[in-house]
Amino acid sequence: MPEDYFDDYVKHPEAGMRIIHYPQQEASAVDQNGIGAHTDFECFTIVTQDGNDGLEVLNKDGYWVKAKPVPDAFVVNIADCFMRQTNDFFVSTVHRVINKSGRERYSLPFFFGFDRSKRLEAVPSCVSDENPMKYPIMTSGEYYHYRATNAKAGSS
Ligand SMILES: O=C(O)CCC(=O)C(=O)O
Ligand SMILES: [Fe+2]
Repeated sequence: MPEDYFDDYVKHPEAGMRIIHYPQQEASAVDQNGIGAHTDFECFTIVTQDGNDGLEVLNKDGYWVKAKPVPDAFVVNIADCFMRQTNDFFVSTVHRVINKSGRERYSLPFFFGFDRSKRLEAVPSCVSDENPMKYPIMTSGEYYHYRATNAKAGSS
């Protein structure tokens, strides 16, 4: 696959950042409002977190694993548009946030996605007879609309 394959997809990319404050929690982990299990919508998300853990990712065995803060490092999550584009070669990271740190927590997720006018269509090298195309072709904007109108609580 040519290394400039995705250049056209990111001429006018979607990019957004949130600053999230998780107050110190008195409530138990089950009663508190964090962020419920979800996958992010765009291509990938780069998360900066302070020193207080809370972010957890679901591993392939179905266990929640802490994404412990590492000084000067980012967490990178694969998100849904990239999963569709690679026909599940890369799978979105299911994640959630529960602030059990006993302190307030800040995080800054940066969401990076394709131009909304571009068609989400699996790259040819990710499709074969054994691994046929899994997702209907639609533009990133159509998919965004679909997700926004079918939003489940906690989806990003
Ligand atoms: O706070 C975090 O570490 C992650 C936030 C998150 O998953 C999101 O905003 O989609
Ligand atoms: Fe997220």
